[in-house]
Amino acid sequence: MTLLSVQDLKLEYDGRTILDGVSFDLAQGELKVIMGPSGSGKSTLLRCLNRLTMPNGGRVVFEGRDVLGPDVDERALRQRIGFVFQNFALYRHLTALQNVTLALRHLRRMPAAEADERALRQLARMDMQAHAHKYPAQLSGGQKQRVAIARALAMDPAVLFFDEPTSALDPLMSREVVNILHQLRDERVSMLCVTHDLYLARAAGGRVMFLDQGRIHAEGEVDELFGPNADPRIRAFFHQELQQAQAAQPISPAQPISPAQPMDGAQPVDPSGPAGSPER
Ligand SMILES: Nc1ncnc2c1ncn2[C@@H]1O[C@H](COP(=O)(O)OP(=O)(O)OP(=O)(O)O)[C@@H](O)[C@H]1O
Repeated sequence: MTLLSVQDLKLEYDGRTILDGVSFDLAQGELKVIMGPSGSGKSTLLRCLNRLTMPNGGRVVFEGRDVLGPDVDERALRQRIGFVFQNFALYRHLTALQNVTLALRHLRRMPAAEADERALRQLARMDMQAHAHKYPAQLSGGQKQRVAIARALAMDPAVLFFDEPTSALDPLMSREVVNILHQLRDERVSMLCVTHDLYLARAAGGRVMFLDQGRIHAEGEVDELFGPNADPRIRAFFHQELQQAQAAQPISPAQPISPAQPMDGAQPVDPSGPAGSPER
């Protein structure tokens, strides 16, 4: 069943085309990954889907309702769409538990005991129950991102949007987040994930839409898109990202950050790959 349908979305800023007729569907329980060069419009696309930015044209239908119409309850819409940001957006003077309960108490007007119970359940789902009473400064980057995901899930959204969830993390911390995405995918949580991270795209296992100059240039499985027959734009993106990932220090030779079918000049890949063996 289609959860989100995006049709011919267009956006211009100052006469410059940012989104140029983007169309795609997200089915219930599906994970789609959006990749593409810097400035290609990935984050803007996400923002248009929950009205943080209003596009100039096109249609967005979410749970059967027109998101861009005049009578939309934006607060209700944003409760149905959980957003996870690259920099976690946690309140540093609140504990992990309090960060998760805050929105439940204020937006949902949930009684404290019920909010605590629900928040602890989501922290446990993220394997963070032992850290519930720690402040963000006492947590690693990967743990902070898991708290942010628990907070989004606690609102019981219909879909989770991730905007570069691993880009503020080192490779080891990124892996924790990738494993969570993998877990959520197995639980059939609907997700849309913007990322530059090839490892995440492959390990999370969703279909990838490759955005270029505001258009969906190609769509497919990671290995198909970034395989030996990739077109020059995707090839250029792949090589640039691979170089950056390698410069950022790969984790171990047994778990490289690259898709399964290397292009010319790319590093060979462990065929057992992280997608088949998520760490928990
Ligand atoms: N509020 C704005 N006003 C003017 N231009 C904007 C605004 N927001 C984004 N843009 C432009 O829109 C284009 C797409 O930006 P966007 O952040 O969506 O790209 P991106 O693909 O997410 O890039 P990155 O991977 O670097 O995060 C960029 O050229 C950016 O400068």
